[in-house]
Amino acid sequence: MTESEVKSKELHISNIKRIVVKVGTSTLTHSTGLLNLSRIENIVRQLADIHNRGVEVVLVTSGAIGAGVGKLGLDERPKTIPEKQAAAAIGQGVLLHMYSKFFSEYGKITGQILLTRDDMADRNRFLNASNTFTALLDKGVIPVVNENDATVVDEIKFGDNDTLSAMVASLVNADLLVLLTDIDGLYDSNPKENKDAKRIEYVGKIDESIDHMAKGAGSKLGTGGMITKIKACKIASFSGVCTVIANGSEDNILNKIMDGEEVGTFFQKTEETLKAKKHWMAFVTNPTNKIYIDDGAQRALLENRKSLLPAGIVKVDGQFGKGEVLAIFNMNNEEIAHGVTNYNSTHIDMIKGIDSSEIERILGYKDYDEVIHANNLVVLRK
Ligand SMILES: Nc1ncnc2c1ncn2[C@@H]1O[C@H](COP(=O)(O)OP(=O)(O)O)[C@@H](O)[C@H]1O
Ligand SMILES: N[C@@H](CCC(=O)OP(=O)(O)O)C(=O)O
Repeated sequence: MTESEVKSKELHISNIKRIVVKVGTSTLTHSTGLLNLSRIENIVRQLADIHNRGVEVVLVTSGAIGAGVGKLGLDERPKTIPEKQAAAAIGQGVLLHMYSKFFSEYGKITGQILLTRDDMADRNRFLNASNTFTALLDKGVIPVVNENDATVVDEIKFGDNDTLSAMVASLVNADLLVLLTDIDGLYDSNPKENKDAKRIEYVGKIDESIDHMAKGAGSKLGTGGMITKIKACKIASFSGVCTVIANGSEDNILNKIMDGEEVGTFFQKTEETLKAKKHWMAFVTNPTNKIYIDDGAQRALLENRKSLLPAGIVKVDGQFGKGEVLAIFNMNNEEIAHGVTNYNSTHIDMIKGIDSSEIERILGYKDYDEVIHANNLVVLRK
């Protein structure tokens, strides 16, 4: 690490007021798939201690399915979706009971929040969830978050708790996201496959070289491995949150991070962070409705940061109303931006390819020249 990297990390850590800590399945469970109770108790003690320092804490925890398997006395994790969901329904209760028991031993109150991607995709539900977190944190409560595994279906799934935790970190405007896993941080290649792999201490910018280092899960219990963690770091980084990936089984790891010790991998936030609303459009929503635009419009959006006019729209895919978030694709079928539409799908279909001066003649009204205004548009690739 260079001197300036050390300084910028120290400065950030010393000013932390709110952290989100995500504990992965690989940290919470034994290789049998059952819960590692002493590990959980140890992490809770450290979190309570950090809370005592005056730092607000949100815990994002995996382990519902593992806890359900244990309670039911099954030999292995179930394979079918309904059985996994049943295990999660049983296990989530067990998990929360355990957290609230361990936390209350240190005088802390917990509140459970179970989320699906849908809770974040709808702007009102997103703001509502944000208010709930704020109310809990204001009361000194430690929110304990997981995906709502018992009922979630693929379409509205986060799928892995790394992504979920990054979105929660963004939702609560955390200063730091900590991803606790079964390895000491990001290595330049997967240490489970390459014994000479070296740990990266500091990442200033998450570029392609970082993407290439990250590979999938190291155990059959974990979901996504380093790939989903790097994706989570990017989401966090764009919303102004730094991330540390560290080993959940290392002694006193959370206190070490809070003391600025050199552990794990530290990911700096981007200099130019997306404002909350643009961040929501970029990462929190998962738009299923699409519009396709031509090369000229692509240049206007990507290079000149202009609004999207009807003239550049080639095709509409999906049925949607005005005010919804759309995914914008180029003609090579690459997703390039997200944005909030001023017109519904039927009307865009009628005005696509024409000059904005013709909108009123065709639709009988004109609210805007732009189909998507630059202020309501977020570019996903350069
Ligand atoms: N470049 C890398 N550096 C570190 N770990 C990596 C890398 N690429 C892949 N991995 C794997 O990612 C695993 C951690 O992810 P995962 O098993 O999903 O844990 P969790 O349950 O904590 O989310 C590590 O055990 C390791 O095998
Ligand atoms: N929500 C699921 C866990 C999701 C998941 O496996 O995440 P992780 O292993 O932390 O990457 C559960 O509670 O079992």
